[in-house]
Amino acid sequence: MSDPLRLAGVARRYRTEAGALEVLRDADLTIARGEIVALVAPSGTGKSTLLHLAGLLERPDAGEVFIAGQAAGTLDDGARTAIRRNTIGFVYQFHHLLAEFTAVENVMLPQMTAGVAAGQARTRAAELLGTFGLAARLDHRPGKLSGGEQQRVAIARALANSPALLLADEPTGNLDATTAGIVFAQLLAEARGRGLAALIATHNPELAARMDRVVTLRDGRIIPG
Ligand SMILES: Nc1ncnc2c1ncn2[C@@H]1O[C@H](COP(=O)(O)OP(=O)(O)OP(=O)(O)O)[C@@H](O)[C@H]1O
Repeated sequence: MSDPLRLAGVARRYRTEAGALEVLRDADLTIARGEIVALVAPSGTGKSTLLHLAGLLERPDAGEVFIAGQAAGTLDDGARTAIRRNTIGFVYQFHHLLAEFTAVENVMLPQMTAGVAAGQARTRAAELLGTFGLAARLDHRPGKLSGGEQQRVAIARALANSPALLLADEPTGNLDATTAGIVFAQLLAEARGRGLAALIATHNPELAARMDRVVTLRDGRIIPG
């Protein structure tokens, strides 16, 4: 089976007032099924850029991103969106839940966008939220949930379409250390239980040490951390 994520010779540069900024150059990374990789690098070195490229939110200036063996560069935006929706789960530092929708509705939405019927989506969303200890919070809006609970809903949402690849940018970076440790352990347990491949950016060395492998960014390249 193909690796869930492979970056081959990826480059990304931005045009700034000070001239071209080459954030990534010749970046290579392969993440095998079931492998959970920490991305630990100083601020501004390109972690978010790398996650955006891996998540098909941006296109590289050179090189190729393969998702489950499929070269994404040749695909049009519609096909890329379909891969993003069906194969990739995203978790961000700030949960980005929709404030007007309840917890269960937030987890139903990506499923319904992917064509799942409402009843089935609700059942699965409730199950997932139950896994994260939120069975009693299904009908709460995000504003009524604690930070840790909000982030658990965001993780459940990322898993809603059974992705093969999980991408996370400081998924517990907005939580206090104790809550971060608990939520992160749940995230890791779920990812491992499902055999997901994951790339998780964190500034926290303790969290990074719990993953299978650490990579960092230096001079626009991905190297062992
Ligand atoms: N759209 C853009 N246009 C111009 N420059 C950008 C753009 N996006 C990012 N950059 C620059 O590219 C560099 C890498 O940014 P990126 O957000 O990937 O870093 P990061 O490692 O995720 O940082 P942090 O840990 O602070 O979130 C930074 O210098 C940033 O200012």
